[in-house]
Amino acid sequence: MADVLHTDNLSIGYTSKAGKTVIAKNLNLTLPDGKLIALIGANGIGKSTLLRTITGIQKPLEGTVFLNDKKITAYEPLELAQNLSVVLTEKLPPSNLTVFELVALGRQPYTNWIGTLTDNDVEKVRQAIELTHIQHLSSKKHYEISDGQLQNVLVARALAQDTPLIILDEPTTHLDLVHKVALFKLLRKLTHETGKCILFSTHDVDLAIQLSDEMIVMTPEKTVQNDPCTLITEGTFNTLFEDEHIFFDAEKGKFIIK
Ligand SMILES: Nc1ncnc2c1ncn2[C@@H]1O[C@H](COP(=O)(O)OP(=O)(O)OP(=O)(O)O)[C@@H](O)[C@H]1O
Repeated sequence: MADVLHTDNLSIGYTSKAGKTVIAKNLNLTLPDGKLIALIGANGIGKSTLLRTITGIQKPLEGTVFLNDKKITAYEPLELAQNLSVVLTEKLPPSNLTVFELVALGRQPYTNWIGTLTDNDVEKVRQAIELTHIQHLSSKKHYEISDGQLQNVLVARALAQDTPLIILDEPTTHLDLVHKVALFKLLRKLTHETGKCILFSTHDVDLAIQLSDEMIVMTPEKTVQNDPCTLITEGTFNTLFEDEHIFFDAEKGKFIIK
């Protein structure tokens, strides 16, 4: 199995007049085809910073990100959009778009300059809408739907973009438990059936342990990547939160309140 993305000694963080702030360093991560990978860590640990850096939106402090063995900085915007779809947590710019039109924006890397959709494009948009169960919202304006519904719409847009790698920053934040599980299962099904790799950040650690193939765990000391069972055996989740009120029960595979 090939890796759609890997990092080589990546350091992430911020540069200001006061100097460099390193958020995490020496990251050698691999995102294999066909896997659902959860990125977890406490608030402020650096998950969004990592996602912005590996998608080429933010410059690394050091090291390199390779997408299909080519430096991500060497991609032209159109070629990048055909290989990588990204849903970050930023608000949408004001517009009058319907849900269908918003999902159809995912086809932009493939359409001509006036954005005419071919039958194939319309079919991809329709499939993405059906997979995410948002058919009933299709003709609503995007500002007429709830935050949770919008999250599914943005996932649909990423699916319509039909790229080998999809990166989602906290796609389940506004979803209730039923919709969280449904989205996790959909993402897992997609990775296994289509060979795409999906990396997503989440605070739903228990669900991620149950439903992801691999996890990237960020702690103040280090960032590790492995399958959930190995991470449990290695005691990685005990180091996730420095808090006397909760502990990780390795047998149950979840956090318990003391
Ligand atoms: N533009 C910025 N300039 C400087 N520091 C920043 C900037 N954006 C974020 N940070 C800092 O980088 C660190 C990591 O932030 P980041 O948003 O990546 O964390 P996170 O793990 O995604 O957090 P959360 O789970 O709360 O969303 C934080 O200490 C934050 O204050």
